[in-house]
Amino acid sequence: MFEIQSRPRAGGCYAWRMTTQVRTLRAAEWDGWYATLERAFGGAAESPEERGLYRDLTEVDRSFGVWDGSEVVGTAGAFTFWMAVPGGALLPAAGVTMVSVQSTHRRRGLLTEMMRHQLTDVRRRAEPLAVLTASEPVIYGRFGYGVATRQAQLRVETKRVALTLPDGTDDVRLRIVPPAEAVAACERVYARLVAGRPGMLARQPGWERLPVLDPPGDRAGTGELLCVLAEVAGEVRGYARYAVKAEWGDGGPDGTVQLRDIEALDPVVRAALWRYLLSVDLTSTLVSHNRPVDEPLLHMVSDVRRCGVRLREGLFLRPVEVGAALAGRTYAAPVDVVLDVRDAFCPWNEGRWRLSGDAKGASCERTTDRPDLALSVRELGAAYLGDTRLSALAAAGRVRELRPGALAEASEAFGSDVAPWLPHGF
Ligand SMILES: CC(=O)SCCNC(=O)CCNC(=O)[C@H](O)C(C)(C)COP(=O)(O)OP(=O)(O)OC[C@H]1O[C@@H](n2cnc3c(N)ncnc32)[C@H](O)[C@@H]1OP(=O)(O)O
Repeated sequence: MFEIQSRPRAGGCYAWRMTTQVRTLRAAEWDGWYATLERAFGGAAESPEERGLYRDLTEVDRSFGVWDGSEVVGTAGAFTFWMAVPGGALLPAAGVTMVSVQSTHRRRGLLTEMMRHQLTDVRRRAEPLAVLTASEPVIYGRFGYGVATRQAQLRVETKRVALTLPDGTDDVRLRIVPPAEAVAACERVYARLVAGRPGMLARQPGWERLPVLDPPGDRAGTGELLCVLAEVAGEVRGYARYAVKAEWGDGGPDGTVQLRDIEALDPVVRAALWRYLLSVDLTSTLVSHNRPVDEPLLHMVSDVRRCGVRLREGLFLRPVEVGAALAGRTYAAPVDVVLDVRDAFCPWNEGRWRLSGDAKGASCERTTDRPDLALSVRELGAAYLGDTRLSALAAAGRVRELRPGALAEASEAFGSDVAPWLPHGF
């Protein structure tokens, strides 16, 4: 527990001095604490089902708040995750979440204090990474978070694309099953995919409820969630979960398939699922808010312009312990560079690190050798999973090459053949 004495900085709206206290949440305080969070997001109460899920998933000992007297005016928490990194290892990662500051207390430094408190705790827990998805991208760069994954949003005009299908697509059997009954089968497929895609999270107990959450009050005119299982020789090898919004235009049926998720263990199963989703009767559009940027569908369609692809940032990542984070992944090409890292917010990371590694493993140790590249921890976070290239950051002036050749070497080594991706929010 600690106290913050604060008054508004230039441009602040409120004149009083305040003494606030940051401390760990007590389980009995959850309702009031969560209501503060909901208010900061506009006050629309979540459905009882969603609220109940997040109540169950809250790790109380990792959740904390800022109290001004008896009033909660700030919230933040973290989930204990294991995240796939390049090479297939799963590293401990703090999933930062539920961040808010009440509007009466905004822009007085409370978020900054909560972030400091949290990153100190993450370090104490020996988690090398902190990750989050942001309500606004502008918030977290100052705390050392970089954009580590992107996600593709699709709006496919399903009547205007044809698919090229691999041999064997017709051998896949599709079955519609109530989503709740199919959870175990879907989770077995999901678990087999995690290590192969950086950014995916090994499912922790309780999180399997999230992809099948379907509160009737949140459907907004859409039908119930459906699950289609894809089987080959009796084995479930893929699935898709979606709902249909039936709509009628002047020209007839004009419904939309709202895709929640699709996962497959091989191309044939994937093709069968996509063919199914793109040909649901009485629909002409398929919408997905979150697909990887290397989504195979984009290589199966006859006309990619009809897929309405838009990109946005996905996961933000911050190396909390630079040495452990960089040593915890493998590298696409041999690399031996000295990184001069700036990290004003977590000064224990500041300084020079020698990173040596290849596709088999890596080490990252303190050094006094001459630096080859200079960058801040935010750029390291952006490049860490292999999506953002160090060379692109250098072109933007955010990475400086101090030894000729070091940038190309490190940029190639940090890359990932599979696009890093976070399939769901948290
Ligand atoms: C992982 C998640 O949970 S994401 C969810 C984040 N929460 C929300 O979006 C809910 C609505 N917003 C809020 O609750 C608050 O505005 C917060 C949490 C975003 C910011 O809290 P504050 O206590 O006002 O932030 P704080 O005073 O510490 O600001 C630190 C710096 O960040 C800047 N900043 C903070 N939020 C924003 C923002 N939304 N846009 C632009 N700049 C911002 C401040 O101006 C300040 O800059 P300075 O150091 O140059 O003066």
